[in-house]
Amino acid sequence: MSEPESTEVVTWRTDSPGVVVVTLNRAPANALGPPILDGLHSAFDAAEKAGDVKVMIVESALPGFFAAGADIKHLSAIDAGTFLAYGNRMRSVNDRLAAAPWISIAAVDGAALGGGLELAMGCTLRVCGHRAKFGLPEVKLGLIPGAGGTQRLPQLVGRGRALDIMLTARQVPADEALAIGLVDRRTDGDALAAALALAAEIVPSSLPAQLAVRRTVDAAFELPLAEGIAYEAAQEQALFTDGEAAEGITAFVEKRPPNFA
Ligand SMILES: CCCCCCCCCCCCC[C@H](O)CC(=O)SCCNC(=O)CCNC(=O)[C@H](O)C(C)(C)COP(=O)(O)OP(=O)(O)OC[C@H]1O[C@@H](n2cnc3c(N)ncnc32)[C@H](O)[C@@H]1OP(=O)(O)O
Repeated sequence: MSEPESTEVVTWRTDSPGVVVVTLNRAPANALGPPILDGLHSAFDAAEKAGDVKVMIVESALPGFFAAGADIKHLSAIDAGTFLAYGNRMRSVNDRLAAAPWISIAAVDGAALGGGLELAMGCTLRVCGHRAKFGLPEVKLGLIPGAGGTQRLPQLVGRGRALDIMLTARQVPADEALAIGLVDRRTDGDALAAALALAAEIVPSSLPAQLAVRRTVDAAFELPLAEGIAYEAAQEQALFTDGEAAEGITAFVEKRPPNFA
């Protein structure tokens, strides 16, 4: 992914070896209609084709907005079949991010509401600036967070806080988002810069091992404890026999940085 590439409202570029920045730019609020959904899938296709992406950062070019959710203006003009089709498209974006063969970071400097927060929660990690605000206000529209929000928010902040946020449709400011675990890093500066700094902490380690960590953490929410520990053990064994552990262990003994793929 060396040269900047783009669709109508989503661009992507390689910032540094292994680090890709995907930028949303659909005025006025990055409403998640078909142009952005299709653009995100195109960016994922390009990253998979490149085969060298270790961290993908998703950010916004629009001041004050990360993404304001599904395109409400379109919602009033579509039938149930179209609603389902585009809901599936939105869910597929978040599910693809959550299982992608790279670590993803949402860099949020503005409003991440509804589907916008669901997009950020599809990412592995979240970084925000002090102006960021988060929420799942769908009940104000007579809807529910339908792109993974009711499933992923409780995993991040717990059942009670998730219900508080969704039932009140309130906005969560940056400081509270950090305090409750909705975001992983908060900065007084630029969210993208903070996300790039986090990416620089991630890139030197083994991506296969990091993806295995993400899989086993996700399994902890799906499996009984004993089965989860067995799954973790199987992941560990596979990394030891077929992964990059030999290089990591040898590098430590030889007192040099590991040279992972
Ligand atoms: C065929 C196409 C189909 C596309 C639809 C697909 C539907 C699939 C649904 C199934 C899956 C569900 C997924 C998800 O859970 C559902 C949702 O996300 S519902 C939406 C939730 N989001 C919101 O409710 C936020 C709405 N926005 C706001 O509350 C405010 O705009 C704000 C973000 C708090 C900012 O407020 P202000 O600073 O005052 O700015 P404005 O309100 O004036 O907004 C500026 C400008 O942007 C437009 N805009 C804002 N949000 C949206 C939006 N979500 N969709 C469309 N347009 C939006 C706003 O209208 C203003 O535009 P202008 O009037 O200036 O033209």
